[in-house]
Amino acid sequence: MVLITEEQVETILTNALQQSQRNNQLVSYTKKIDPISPLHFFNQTKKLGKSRLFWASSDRELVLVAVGNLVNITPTESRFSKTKKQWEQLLNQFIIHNPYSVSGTGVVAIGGMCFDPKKPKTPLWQHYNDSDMTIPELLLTTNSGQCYLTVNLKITKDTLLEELIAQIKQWEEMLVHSDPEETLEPLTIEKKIEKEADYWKKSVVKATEEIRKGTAEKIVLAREMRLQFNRNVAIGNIIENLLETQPNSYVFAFEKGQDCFLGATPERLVKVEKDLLLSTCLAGTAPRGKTEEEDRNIAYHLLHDEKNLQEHDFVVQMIREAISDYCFDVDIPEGPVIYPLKNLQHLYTPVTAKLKRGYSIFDIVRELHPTPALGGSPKEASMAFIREYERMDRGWYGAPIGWVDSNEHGEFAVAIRSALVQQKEASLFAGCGVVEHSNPDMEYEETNIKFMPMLHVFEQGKGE
Ligand SMILES: C=C(O[C@H]1C=CC=C(C(=O)O)[C@@H]1O)C(=O)O
Repeated sequence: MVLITEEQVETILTNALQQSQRNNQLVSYTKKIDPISPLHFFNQTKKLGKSRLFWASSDRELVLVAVGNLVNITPTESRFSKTKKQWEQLLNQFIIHNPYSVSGTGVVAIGGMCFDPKKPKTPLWQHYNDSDMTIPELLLTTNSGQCYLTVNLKITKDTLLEELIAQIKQWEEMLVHSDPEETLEPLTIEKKIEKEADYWKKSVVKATEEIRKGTAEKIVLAREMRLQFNRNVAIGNIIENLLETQPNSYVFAFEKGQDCFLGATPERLVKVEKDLLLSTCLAGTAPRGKTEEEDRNIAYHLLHDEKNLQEHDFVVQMIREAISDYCFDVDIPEGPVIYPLKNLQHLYTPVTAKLKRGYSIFDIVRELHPTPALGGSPKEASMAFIREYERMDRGWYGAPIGWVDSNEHGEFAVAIRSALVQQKEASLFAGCGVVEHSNPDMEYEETNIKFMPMLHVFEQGKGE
């Protein structure tokens, strides 16, 4: 099922070549293709040797696989406003042939940013920019069971049309063609290193003291666990495991060279479809029960637990205030409900609103990040505490990750329940909200539960 013929592609490219005589020309075309598995596409494109990015929405209706970097938007300061501006400028430079008004098709920028650009970067995250949205060379979009392939190209006056067409043909053939499956071997975790666990507990105590003094009301503290494996992690296999084991979560994987930041986060930051805006308050955590009855009891206690309700309420109040200048018809239910995940359950309050004209998803991301689910309350005081006392480089953990398209659709999630894979090693990250009456041992246990989804997929995982 291809609604754009080879002749049409040739015409599009010929026109772009004419345009490129004065300036380099960006061109994008999208065609509908017979359904193909996004994971198959991800695995097949490995041999191109280009960075790959994977994104699946929490309901799995939308899956994006982006390959290669045509353009990267990487501002180093005022990253939200500059990304918005550069994205709009780039869209104006594209000749776009996309007959579908389907979310996530056509020219799409996908990527993320670091949690706190003011905190010095360590070698751990050296391959990840403070902010990096990629417009890929190839994009596979699966939306509501339909598949679309977008090809993005930069054409210069020296581009040879025949060569370009031959290369596109080669790509397409390679993608539908199935290579024999690579044989993968079981992955074994050889070493688990909990980084500075005692110090972390002390920092929780310090945070509660500061909260009692009135410096802040809530501070989210995170910690890192380093894993060593017997072989290189097979990224496609870990994505597959995440898709299978983590329903209700966004599954993502962002490669940079040999590194890959991946995970399964339940936390939506913001979704925009034209003027409809959705956000999520997610904070307050308990484990799942072993039986249905135990599970219901735990959920009941979570819904009535003052400490967790307080942690949650900081997020609700902040999001309400942060979007108020940019939105109207804001609707936030009175109290939270339970958001069940495989290993734990959260307090959850959905937010819906209408985005005022002239504002984009980047304006909302700028206002929301970090919510008190990842930073604390108030924002500046909690961030100052984290900068001073947290002994780890969060990198992209806890930060906005997502995509935007040229139809003013887009979605960003908060990159929690995640790991930075570096071939035979990985760093896992988990944090929790500290409030006045937090107990360091209990908070430590909570972070242990939050490591579980990632630990589990590595334990069941395969290596190369
Ligand atoms: C900071 C994390 O979770 C946040 C999101 C949901 C619930 C949270 C909590 O109950 O503390 C955290 O705010 C993490 O998973 O690393």
